[in-house]
Amino acid sequence: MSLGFVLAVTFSIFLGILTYYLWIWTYWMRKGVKGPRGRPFVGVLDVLLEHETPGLIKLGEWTKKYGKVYGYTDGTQRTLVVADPAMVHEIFVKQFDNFYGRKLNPIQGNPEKEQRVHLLAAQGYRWKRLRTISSQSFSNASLKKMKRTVEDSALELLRHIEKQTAGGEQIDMLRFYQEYTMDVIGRFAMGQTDSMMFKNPIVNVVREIFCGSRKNLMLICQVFPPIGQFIRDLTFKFPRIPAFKLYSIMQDVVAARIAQREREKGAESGEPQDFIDLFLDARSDDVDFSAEAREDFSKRNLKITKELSADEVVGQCFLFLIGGFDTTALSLSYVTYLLAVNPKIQEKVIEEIAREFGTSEVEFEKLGRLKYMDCVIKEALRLYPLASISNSRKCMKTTTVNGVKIEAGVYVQMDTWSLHYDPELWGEDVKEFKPERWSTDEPLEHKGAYLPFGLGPRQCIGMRLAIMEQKILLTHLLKNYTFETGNKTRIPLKLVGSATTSPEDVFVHLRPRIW
Ligand code: HEM
Repeated sequence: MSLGFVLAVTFSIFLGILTYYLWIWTYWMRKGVKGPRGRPFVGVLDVLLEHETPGLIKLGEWTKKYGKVYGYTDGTQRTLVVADPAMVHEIFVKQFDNFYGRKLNPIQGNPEKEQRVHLLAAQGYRWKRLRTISSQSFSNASLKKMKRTVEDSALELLRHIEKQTAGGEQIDMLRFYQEYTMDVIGRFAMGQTDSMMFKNPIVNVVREIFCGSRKNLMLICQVFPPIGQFIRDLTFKFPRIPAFKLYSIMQDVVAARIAQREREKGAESGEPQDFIDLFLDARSDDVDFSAEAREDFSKRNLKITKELSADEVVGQCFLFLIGGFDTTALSLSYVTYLLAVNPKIQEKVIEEIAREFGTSEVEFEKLGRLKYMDCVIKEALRLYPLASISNSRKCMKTTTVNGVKIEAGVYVQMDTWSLHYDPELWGEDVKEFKPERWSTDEPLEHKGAYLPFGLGPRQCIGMRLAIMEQKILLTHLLKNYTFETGNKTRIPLKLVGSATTSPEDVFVHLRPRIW
């Protein structure tokens, strides 16, 4: 082989790669769609991954500049940003059949091929099977059973708070809430039998997943997807990255439970004790998912099996642990901050708790009566839609949405922060914390305007558990304490994060109350 030939081949490959990246980068320019361009190869990805200035808030600045629909490229992905509620509703609900995939980073694996895929990443019929099986975990009957464990963790947290605040110190409630949500989800998804609050080493592993900046890793994986896949395969073998470390811990936990169930085979099988049991009950060694991810939803009569592969059992437990830890702790932190800086609203919540529960037990059936607390949680999530990164879809079939043509393969990212802060949708007092705006029973005028838990068939599956956890803990906390700002409380909060949007800390005083 001559040197000339080798050079010609090398040059052709280089030219091919360059053309591909330029084709991606110029995609929206060629379509005549406005938007920030960034730089070739990366597009605006580096800006979006900035931990110190959350990318999802950055979208709002671009929405102001380019309008409610615009496009950008991030690595090899072409993304259309939407802040128009009618279009959001069309994509999430009416045209779900054309938008049933989600936007993923290549390090999360290829949802069409990956064996370890979980509900958040899955698409097509595979998603439908995983969703059908997982939904049982959050039925009314399951939540009612979970309530006792949730309350046990809430009371344990109160004991820790009592000790830590005895000297009148301000405490960072975000850290305390993370211990609480980890304790709850650890008991449902990790086989933990008792409270491990403030002594669970896994909290730090999970914290690292959310709190650390993963900018460089994500940048490399999204700009060069084959490298993302390579790192994924490698780290499953040598788990160094926190998410993979946790996955490997979860594998051991599930393997231990399988062994325990084998040992106890023959004994009367009781009801599932937690998510692991529930998923293992659906386990089957011959689940064939090879074509499932690519199936669209037009074949309505396709039968859905209710079986999971062993990898999928681990994947679901892992996802529930991740999903259940950070989001709920953040939501509690934002509520706490907003109540501390709005004492009159806090007083109303306390009055409602006194009226509904007094000194009596916090019963599951009565949680629904805490209507004002519901409004407070909803309004906090309007002002701080902490998980808006998940409000994305992949266009699976070229279609037109409200006059905008969207081609198969394009991703759609909803600009949740702009929707939640749009004065045309919420009124001129949009920046105010006003729980009363939720006190009407009327449905929202603009159906796609409010997305703290997403919308449509892929809406957050853990929403009811998240709300129950918050209501139980807030009830116990506000029966005993009042949240007050102190010299360490940051007003306004400093927000960070590239996955979820988090306050850096939420220091408050907890003043003991005499009931
Ligand atoms: C305040 C707490 C929470 C917030 C704000 C939140 C937010 C969200 C959002 C915005 C989505 C995307 C929905 C969509 O694409 O339409 C989502 C999906 C999801 N969430 Fe949550 N979440 C919370 C708590 C939880 C909990 C406690 C769990 C589980 C224990 C959980 C598990 C999931 C799962 C599995 C999905 C993917 C659903 C699917 O694709 O079918 N989340 N969540």
